Amino acid sequence: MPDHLSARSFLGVFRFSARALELVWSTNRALTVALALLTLAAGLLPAGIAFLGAQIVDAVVAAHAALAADGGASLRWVFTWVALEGGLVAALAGAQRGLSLCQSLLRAQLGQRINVMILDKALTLELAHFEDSEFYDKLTRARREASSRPLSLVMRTFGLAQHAVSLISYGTLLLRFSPWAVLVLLLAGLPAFLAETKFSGDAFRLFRWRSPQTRMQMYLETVLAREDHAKEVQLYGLGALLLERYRGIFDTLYRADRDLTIRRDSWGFGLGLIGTATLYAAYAWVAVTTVAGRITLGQMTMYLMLFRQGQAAVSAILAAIGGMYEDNLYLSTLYEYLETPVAARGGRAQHGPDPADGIRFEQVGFTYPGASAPALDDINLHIRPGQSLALVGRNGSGKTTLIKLLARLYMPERGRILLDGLDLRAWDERTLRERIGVIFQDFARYQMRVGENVGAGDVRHFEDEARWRKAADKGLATAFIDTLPGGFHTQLGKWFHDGRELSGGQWQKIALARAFMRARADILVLDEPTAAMDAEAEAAIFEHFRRLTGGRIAILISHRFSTVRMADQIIVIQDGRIVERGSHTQLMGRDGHYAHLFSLQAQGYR
Ligand SMILES: Nc1ncnc2c1ncn2[C@@H]1O[C@H](COP(=O)(O)OP(=O)(O)OP(=O)(O)O)[C@@H](O)[C@H]1O
Repeated sequence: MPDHLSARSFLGVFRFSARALELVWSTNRALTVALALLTLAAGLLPAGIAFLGAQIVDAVVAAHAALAADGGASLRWVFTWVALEGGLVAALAGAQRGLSLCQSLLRAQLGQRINVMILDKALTLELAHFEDSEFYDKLTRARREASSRPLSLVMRTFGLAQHAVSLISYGTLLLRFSPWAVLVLLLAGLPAFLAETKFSGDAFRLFRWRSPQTRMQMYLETVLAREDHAKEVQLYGLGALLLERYRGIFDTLYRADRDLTIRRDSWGFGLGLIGTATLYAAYAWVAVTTVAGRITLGQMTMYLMLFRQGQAAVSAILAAIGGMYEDNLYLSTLYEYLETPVAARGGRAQHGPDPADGIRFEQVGFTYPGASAPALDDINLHIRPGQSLALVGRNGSGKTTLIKLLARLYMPERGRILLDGLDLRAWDERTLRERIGVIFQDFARYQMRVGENVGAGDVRHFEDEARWRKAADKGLATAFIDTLPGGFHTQLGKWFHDGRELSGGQWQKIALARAFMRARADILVLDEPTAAMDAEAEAAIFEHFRRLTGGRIAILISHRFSTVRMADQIIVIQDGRIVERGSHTQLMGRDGHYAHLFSLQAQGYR
């Protein structure tokens, strides 16, 4: 846990209470008001009941004395007080039931609201955030714990108010017995409270400390129990090994939890005993006073009850404060996540000064966060509209990174990238995204209908069947889609009933179709789009790709030189730098890296 949290003053940690209340209030005002009123009622009624209890005993004693003195007794008062107390008890039960009803309703609404807030925020984040493990921890913590905390905090605040009202009313009645009694009542619970606060802080630190392990646990659950991993887990017999690791993590976490729970409960019990001892000392005091005849039997019953309930109220108040402290700590993770600064999303430009200029990289360099060496260094290139560019290079040479920079998923660290003569940073994000259609190697396979998987390429036409078909034609996907039982409406993926699985090449055709959904995109980027396709399909795709590119820019990453050679311009990247460039013929003439790689592959085909 960072120092700034541990060093905060005790009161400072209550800083989220007002925000939690605001959150609950804005989620449902009527329920919040009902909750407040019921809390007040539930706070006041117990003192009333104790007071009536004393009246009953005294009325009984008086009636009994009257009976002994003159043989006649009126039970009118006894019955009145009994009936009144019965009424108050019923009202208290109603108030408590109402409280729990309001709580359940609010809990559901608030949980949903906070989850939406968390997901909404996730939409504004940059790719780099998701790749940063520390940040990912924040997200996991927020999702796991924080959604129930605001209501809990508010309930505890209300609970605190309720018990405080009770305590004040008990105190008022007890004052008639002795002001010291009130003081004893208040002080008896303090030690238990201090212990509770300390352990709440410890529990939170534990929770924070073990975030990475909890994340690993969740990940192992996914690997062990999800269909997309099942194949490998079975073939390689990974199951037992991973389960063992899963158990190991649990054991470590459990040990820490157990130790804390044992310490928390032992201290709680020991310090709680002080409270009990105080309570019984007070009982003896009240009994002695009654025997001495200074208070009536009815008053004795009332004071005993006030002590007992008063002590329960003090404990409840202290526990509520301890709980609030804990809720506040957890909420701090939610707000830490929600307030993660997000860089401004570029400018507002919809056009560049020179549409005929296309794409330019000027001395672009980029290093991934946390990496020691740059993934790209001093990249210069220029592609005009109507031209195609192929990127070749070994695994890890930086090809995909270059595309990510072009798509503005990351910002270059050095140099700049221009589109139509304007720095990418100045472009309006939506306009930019509309102009670029990218399919990455690891494109998403949505467990949705086939058509929606294509439609995902253009949210405005997500449901447009005519466009699905057109795009699928271009991606050469129509032929196999038509053989599926529901055509474009076939559900994909095993998470759902009747979901179909596709072959690797079929998925790639879907992904290509998705890229072609962007009818308005004039920059089309395919990162190894055809690796899983058969040779015939690949040849057809590229023929199509070339015909389609009139006035557009096509960028292609491929390890297949038969397709690479078709590009107007070929760039060879090595360790993040451009080492060769030119057309196929030029590069073959140069007899360098490209020619070497090309002939290696050509030999394989001979
Ligand atoms: N998200 C990331 N965070 C940190 N480093 C990364 C990330 N993605 C890639 N790298 C590193 O950056 C370098 C370039 O990766 P890149 O994905 O651009 O290679 P590539 O040329 O596309 O490789 P391939 O042919 O295998 O697809 C590699 O060394 C890789 O380890």
